[in-house]
Amino acid sequence: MPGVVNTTGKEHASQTGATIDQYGDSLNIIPVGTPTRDELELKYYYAVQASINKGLPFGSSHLPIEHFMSVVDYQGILQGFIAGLIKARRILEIGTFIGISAIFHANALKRNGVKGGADETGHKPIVSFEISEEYAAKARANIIEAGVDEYIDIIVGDANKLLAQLEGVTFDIAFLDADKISYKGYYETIMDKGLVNKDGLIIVDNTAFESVVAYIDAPEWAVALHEFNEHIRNGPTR
Ligand SMILES: C[S@@+](CC[C@H](N)C(=O)[O-])C[C@H]1O[C@@H](n2cnc3c(N)ncnc32)[C@H](O)[C@@H]1O
Repeated sequence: MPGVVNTTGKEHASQTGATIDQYGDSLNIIPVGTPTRDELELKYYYAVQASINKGLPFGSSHLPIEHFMSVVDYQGILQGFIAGLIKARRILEIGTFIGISAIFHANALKRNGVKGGADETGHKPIVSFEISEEYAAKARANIIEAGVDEYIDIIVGDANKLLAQLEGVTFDIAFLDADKISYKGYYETIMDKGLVNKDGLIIVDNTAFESVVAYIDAPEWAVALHEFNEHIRNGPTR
């Protein structure tokens, strides 16, 4: 068996090659053999639909067009899984959109035993910045429908300013998923202010952006992404 990742200590294999299953409230990802793409997609889809995000009204790999910017299922599952591995208790998100990644994260925090509601820092376990009031309103509705509104603070405004104002709270994960041109600034502010705890993670979406970053005539935002990648590659570790 090539690899087993099993958060409950139980093992479960299937003839078909891959299984994602739910024991109690924890996620198991058990790759066995080489599954076909269709098998994997179906299993991921049903795993998400049936168990991981009980309140989520849709599977994001089958999203209607208005959900085009959301994480897809496997990314949400992976990020939730990572949040479980590092036992994350607080997550900062830059770019809420309609709340899908935040819902994945909230369910991961729940599985980690994190309680909902604001604590002494005045924040709920997930702080998520969104510049569009319209998207934020849709996110709030989705988050309520998913039953995780006690876990997510959505703050409307420009994340460049909001991040600079954020005080008195630190996070185990920062997920950067907003305007690509600001990634370097977000990263630097997070590091300068010590917003992510030692041994925490900064997860950055779209850093290759379907290879657009490598185009000779790349648009300004893709050039900024490339520069961000170089900055991380060359930058001193802190
Ligand atoms: C890719 S979407 C986020 C998707 C979301 N993380 C998910 O996976 O479900 C990017 C979001 O960032 C927001 N955004 C763009 N620039 C921003 C800024 N300067 N401050 C805050 N949010 C911003 C956009 O309005 C958009 O909703």
